[in-house]
Amino acid sequence: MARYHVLIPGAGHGARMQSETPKQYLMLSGKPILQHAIDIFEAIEQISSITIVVAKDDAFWQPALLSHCKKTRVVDCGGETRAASVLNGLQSMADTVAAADWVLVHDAARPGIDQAMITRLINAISASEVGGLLALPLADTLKRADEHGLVDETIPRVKLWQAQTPQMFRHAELQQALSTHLHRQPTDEAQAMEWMGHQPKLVLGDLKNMKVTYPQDLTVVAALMQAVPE
Ligand SMILES: Nc1ccn([C@@H]2O[C@H](COP(=O)(O)OP(=O)(O)OP(=O)(O)O)[C@@H](O)[C@H]2O)c(=O)n1
Ligand SMILES: C[C@](O)(CO)[C@H](O)COP(=O)(O)O
Repeated sequence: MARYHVLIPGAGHGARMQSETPKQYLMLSGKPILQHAIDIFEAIEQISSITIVVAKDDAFWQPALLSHCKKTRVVDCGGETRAASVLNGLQSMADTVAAADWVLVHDAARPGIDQAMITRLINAISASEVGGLLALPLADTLKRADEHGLVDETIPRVKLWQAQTPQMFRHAELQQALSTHLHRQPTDEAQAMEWMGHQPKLVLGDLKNMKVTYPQDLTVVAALMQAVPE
C-alpha cells in the first residue's frame, strides 16, 4: 500500500517580499509562515513523513520549530532554484521512501493550506496513476504587456487554471522527471511531469491557499485564513 509523504521547499530568499527575513520565516497569526503548513500536515494521520528543505547555512532556521513535531525532519539541501530544492529533497528521501509512494510537494510560502484541501487532493489522485495538483480556474481576464506596460494581447482564459500546491506525484517518477528536465527550469512539479508526456489531474484548490510572494500578500492571506477557518 503506497504511503503519503510531504516535501516542503522552504529554501527561497523571498526577493519579491523585499524583506531581510526570508518570507517563510515572517510571523503570521502568531507563528512563522512555514509553521502553518507543517502543523496542518503533522495533524493528518495519513501523512507518514514530512521533509522540509531549507537553504544551506540557513541562519533563520530554528530547531525549536519542530519541537512539537513527530514526523517532520529538516534537510539543508536547498538549491539555486525551487526545482533544484525539490529534487535535492526527493533525493534525501530516497532511502526511506518507496518508489511508488506518493509525495505531496507544498510551498512553505502557502500557509493557508488546510486538511479539507489535502484530503480532496489525496482522494482525487490516489486512484490515478499520474498524479496531480491543486489549482484554481482563472477568474480574471489575462493581459500580456509589452515593454512599455501597454497591453500587447489578451490571452483567452478559457480552460486556464492557476497552479497551487500540494502537487502530488509518485516519488520515483517525480525524481526522474526533475532529474531529466531540471536544466529547462520547470516552475512546478507538474511541468516536469508534463515534459515526460504525462497529463497531471487538476483538483480544485482555494483562494486561501495563495502563495505569499509580495508584501501586501501577508495581509490578504491573514484575512482569508481568518475568514475561512481550517
Ligand atoms: N531556490 C529555492 C527557491 C524557492 N524555494 C521555495 O519555493 C517556494 C515558492 O517559491 P517562491 O515563492 O518563488 O519563493 P522565493 O524564491 O523565496 O521568492 P522570490 O522568487 O521572490 O525570491 C517557497 O516556499 C520557497 O521557499 C526553494 O525551496 N528553493
Ligand atoms: C509551484 C508554484 O507555486 C505553482 O504556482 C509556483 O510555480 C512557484 O513559483 P515561484 O516563482 O517559485 O514562486
